[in-house]
Amino acid sequence: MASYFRGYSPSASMPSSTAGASFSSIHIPSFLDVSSPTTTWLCTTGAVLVSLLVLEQAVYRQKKQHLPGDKWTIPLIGKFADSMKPTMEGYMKQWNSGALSAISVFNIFIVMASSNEFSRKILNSPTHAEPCLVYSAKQVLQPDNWVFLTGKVHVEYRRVLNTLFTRKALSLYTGIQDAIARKHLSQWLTDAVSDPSPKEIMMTARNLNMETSLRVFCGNHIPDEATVEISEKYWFITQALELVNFPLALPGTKIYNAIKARKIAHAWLELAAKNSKIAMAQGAEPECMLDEWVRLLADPAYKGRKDFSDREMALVVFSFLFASQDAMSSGLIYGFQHLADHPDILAKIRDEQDGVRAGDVEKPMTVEMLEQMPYLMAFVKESMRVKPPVTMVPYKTIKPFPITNDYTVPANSMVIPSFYNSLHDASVFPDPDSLIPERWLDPNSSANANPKNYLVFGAGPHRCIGVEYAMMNMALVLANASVLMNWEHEITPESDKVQIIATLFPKDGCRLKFTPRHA
Ligand code: HEM
Repeated sequence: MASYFRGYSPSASMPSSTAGASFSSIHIPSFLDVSSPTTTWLCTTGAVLVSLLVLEQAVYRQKKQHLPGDKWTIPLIGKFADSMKPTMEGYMKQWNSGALSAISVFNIFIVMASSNEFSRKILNSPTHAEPCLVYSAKQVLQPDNWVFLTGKVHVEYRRVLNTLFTRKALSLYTGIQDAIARKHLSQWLTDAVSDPSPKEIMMTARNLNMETSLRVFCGNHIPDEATVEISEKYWFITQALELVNFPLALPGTKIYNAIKARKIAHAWLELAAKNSKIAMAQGAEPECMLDEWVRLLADPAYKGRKDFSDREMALVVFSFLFASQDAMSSGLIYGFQHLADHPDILAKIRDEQDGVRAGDVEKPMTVEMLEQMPYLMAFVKESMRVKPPVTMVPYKTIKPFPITNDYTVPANSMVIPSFYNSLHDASVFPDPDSLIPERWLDPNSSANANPKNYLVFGAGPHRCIGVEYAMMNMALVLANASVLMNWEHEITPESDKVQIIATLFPKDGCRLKFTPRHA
């Protein structure tokens, strides 16, 4: 063995060009020279990197323990690729892998809860977990937005905002909602005359929702150009709502574009708050949500805070836009699709409309009229059960959260209550994938006996503040559409597939052909 090496010793015969040269004179690239500072640096860096990668795996496995989920996480990025292009099939696989399961994205440890018990436990444990929304939300909503408040401060702030959704306030909004819905539906019909082929309603329904929201919230305190501009730019915000996004707001990134869009919207909303205060100070009657809020603040009987700056009001209104635009659009688009695919249900809705409106299809909708439409409301509820706009809400643990006897979610993890399995639980909703509004009309049905399963609007201290308004708006638009127009669904191979853009949408954008009902 020794002789073998000896044959390759530096003193062995060398090609003539190097023979006789000393070993030290042979050029060795610095990165191979163990004595060079570069090599030392490279070795150290390599060792540190390897240690970090090993540590990353060890930490992941230590946090995950026995939960279902990958045994190893992809270094640094984890399941980032999956979170960029989420699919229903992927989520279902995850939800069905266990009532609790683990993943990691960019070293954020995530526990997904898919059962009703665990999802509700997370939503109702404010001392252990609080909403964190998606990663980009803080940058888009701004860190001092009220939606990031927690605990007692959140409860108190929300108490003031609840007054914007009372029955009296909702009655003020229905007139605006009705007028805007009719304006848009009429435009849809006009557009269908010039081109009668089926069209995706993805963007047209979003525009309807956006103008409705802006006019309900801001009335005429912003010009028409503002509603158009906000509507157009808002798509950038929707696109930035991925579960985990590229963290830096560098030019060209989705978050950068979303922040730019928010700045435009925020400037208009601040102007609306200012104009509302001026109008109300001049003795105008409340015509929108901001007016109602300003009136309330000036009421001598009011016991809450009175110092809401224009900026703070704009932040609140923006939070409502942020929370409602995608969810309402998803709910409405599936509402149209479900009715087109179930003419029997649409016929029952029309019968109910005829009864309440006494044949007058031009009669503006009121809260009282909506209260006389139980079948329509049951349909809206059922449509969102079958295709819940929001399938999950990210929360984060603020301290170790002993969610079961044998598993504690570590502090600073994401915990994601998911709603889909609760809403499709066959023991509560027999034939769970079928659209059956009647299940909500029988007071003794298992659906009505288990309200805890209806998680479409979440649960606990952060349950959707706009639930009644949202239900009412969807019902109002569909009621008006049902009496004013017919629509046919062009069914494509993608119609029943779901795409996730923050909320759920039919993958083909829902292609409908509209014609007037009473031509
Ligand atoms: C179909 C429409 C809607 C759906 C499906 C929906 C669903 C949800 C869900 C699942 C949550 C999270 C609840 C939780 O963490 O437990 C939520 C929160 C919220 N929603 Fe909605 N929402 C809708 C419409 C609206 C509308 C129209 C508004 C306002 C006008 C609104 C305002 C909010 C706000 C402000 C929160 C946060 C509440 C808090 O943290 O206290 N949402 N919504």
